[in-house]
Amino acid sequence: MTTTSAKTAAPAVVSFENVTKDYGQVRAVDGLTLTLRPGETVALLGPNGAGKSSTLDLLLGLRPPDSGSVRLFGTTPREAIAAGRVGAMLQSGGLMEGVTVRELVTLGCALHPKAHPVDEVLARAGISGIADRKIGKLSGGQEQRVRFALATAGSNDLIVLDEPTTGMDVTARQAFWATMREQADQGRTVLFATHYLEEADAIADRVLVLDRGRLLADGSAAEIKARAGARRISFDLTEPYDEERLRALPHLTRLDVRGNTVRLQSRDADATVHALYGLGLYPRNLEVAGLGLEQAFVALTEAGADPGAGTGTGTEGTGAGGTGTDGAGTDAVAARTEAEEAAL
Ligand SMILES: Nc1ncnc2c1ncn2[C@@H]1O[C@H](COP(=O)(O)OP(=O)(O)OP(=O)(O)O)[C@@H](O)[C@H]1O
Repeated sequence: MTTTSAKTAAPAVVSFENVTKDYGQVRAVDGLTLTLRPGETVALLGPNGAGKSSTLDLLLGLRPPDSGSVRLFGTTPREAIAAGRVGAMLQSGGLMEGVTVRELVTLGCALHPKAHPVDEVLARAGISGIADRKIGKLSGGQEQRVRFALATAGSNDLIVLDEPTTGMDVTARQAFWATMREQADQGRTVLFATHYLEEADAIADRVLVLDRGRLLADGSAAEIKARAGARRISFDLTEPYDEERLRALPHLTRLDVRGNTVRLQSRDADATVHALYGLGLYPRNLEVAGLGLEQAFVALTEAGADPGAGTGTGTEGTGAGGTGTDGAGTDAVAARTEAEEAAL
């Protein structure tokens, strides 16, 4: 990976200028402005329907924007792809079922202006052992590996991946990301959409959070976590307590009580802990920690989804397009879903 200053000085690999895309009444991409630079590994996050796939479709020229401009390497997506500068691995689009893995990868290499040797491509994707198998007989994870092979059939300056590791086992995932790291280390830009936040945290040096077609946050994983503003507090209570009084603790954004164990999120952990002692309680095994990327993501997208609801996850500060809210947050505590509980 290149240094931040080198990236800033380098010409844009991807440039979106105020791009909008509508599907009938649905605005899938809403005034998106974005620049990606050489050597960046960028994760594109967002809840279902946030506009991630639409953004990648626009980037690859698969659909035209309704307004704004999309440029790759200073040219149109079509020209950049024809010049062999872009490799892509998308969710959609079936593979030819009647041919073997080797035949399909050979075709992919033949079509690439700067192709790698077929055996090298097969080996990198971990599919040499199934090279003679028909595509129609592959498992879902094996098909993903073939898509990966096709995306890396030649030397590309930009690699675009839409949920690339879905269906891959642990070994395949690790091998996949090791290869992507190598690609980024060689100065290539890697852009991937994912729902696996741990992958974004571990792999990406830049994280983009999309919500309803807009850029909600743009920064390193550490910046995104800090931007969500809250901290996690957990402790055990051995004496009887009143859950309603816990719910009324100041600066609370989430509360999860399971037996004696209490987990909460607070915008001011010091004040919350102080008030906890003020209730005459003696928390045991008290731990205070920053949010993980997953919790930060939930907090940010919740705030973006309902700016009036006041989840209390202030988002003022870094990044673009913040929709910070600063409400009391107790309604949001009561209204949280099971999935969000899991993120606590
Ligand atoms: N071809 C289409 N026709 C009509 N609406 C569409 C079309 N493609 C996407 N949409 C809508 O545009 C919005 C954005 O969809 P998109 O697939 O880009 O989201 P996403 O972030 O990739 O979602 P997911 O995480 O579920 O894959 C959604 O509301 C979706 O229903």
